Amino acid sequence: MLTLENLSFAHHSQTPLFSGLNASVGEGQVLAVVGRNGAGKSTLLRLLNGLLRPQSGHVLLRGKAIDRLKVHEIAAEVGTLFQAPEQQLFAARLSDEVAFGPKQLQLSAAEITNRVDEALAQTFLTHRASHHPLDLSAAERRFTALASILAMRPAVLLLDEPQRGLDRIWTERLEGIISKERDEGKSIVLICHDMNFAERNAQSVLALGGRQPIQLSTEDFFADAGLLRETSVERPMRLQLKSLLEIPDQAPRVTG
Ligand SMILES: Nc1ncnc2c1ncn2[C@@H]1O[C@H](COP(=O)(O)OP(=O)(O)OP(=O)(O)O)[C@@H](O)[C@H]1O
Repeated sequence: MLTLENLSFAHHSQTPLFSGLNASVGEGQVLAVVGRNGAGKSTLLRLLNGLLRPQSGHVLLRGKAIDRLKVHEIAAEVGTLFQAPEQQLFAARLSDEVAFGPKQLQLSAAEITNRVDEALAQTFLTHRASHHPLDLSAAERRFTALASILAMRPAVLLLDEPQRGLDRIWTERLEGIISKERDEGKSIVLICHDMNFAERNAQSVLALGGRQPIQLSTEDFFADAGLLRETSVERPMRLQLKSLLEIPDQAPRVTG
């Protein structure tokens, strides 16, 4: 679905943030992009949705270079939840906010209503439909931005730190949405500093900020202590505990 081929990028004339970056995320898969602050995760997200162009290499969507697509074609296929989603909100009513994208697709009024209702239900916001987005809690605002994206029914979801600052209930709701979208065949790219969240939700990891960008299965990535050190990433708590419990008992045996 989404393929990154030998991608290189530098902001202005700075040294390249990354080069020779190869990765892919297929239908029904979640890719977590991890790495220290400043490693280039959010920059990569902007390359994936066509806001930035690579110095060399390609981002391919269904095999087609994304920079050959028109803005409305990208918007229909790729939904982006940015780090500060409240900056994405502008309508006075939550339902209008969520309807904005589908209206640009020139769907029938019935289809727009259907999509808005479904997206609001999926994000637990039906009872908030007539509220002003800025009157909502931070979690509800983030889910409003998510609902706006889901209502477009894009094939690719790019989520920049979607779990940041959410409590347990909203985190579980978010994980439910990610898992449902994945099961429906969406390709999901998740930028994430929370390795527990990444390990629970992603099948593969793209690590930035090390000697070379590298994509591995989630299991292989978190098993590679050298790579975790190199990219300043912590092993998820579940795997730390698992290793501890598997340590053989080194206590001297008492004999006689
Ligand atoms: N528009 C820009 N112009 C110049 N440099 C930029 C621009 N945007 C980001 N940078 C720089 O590029 C580097 C990567 O930034 P980016 O935000 O992509 O990293 P990140 O991995 O997402 O960081 P964090 O985890 O802190 O969000 C940083 O050094 C940043 O200062």
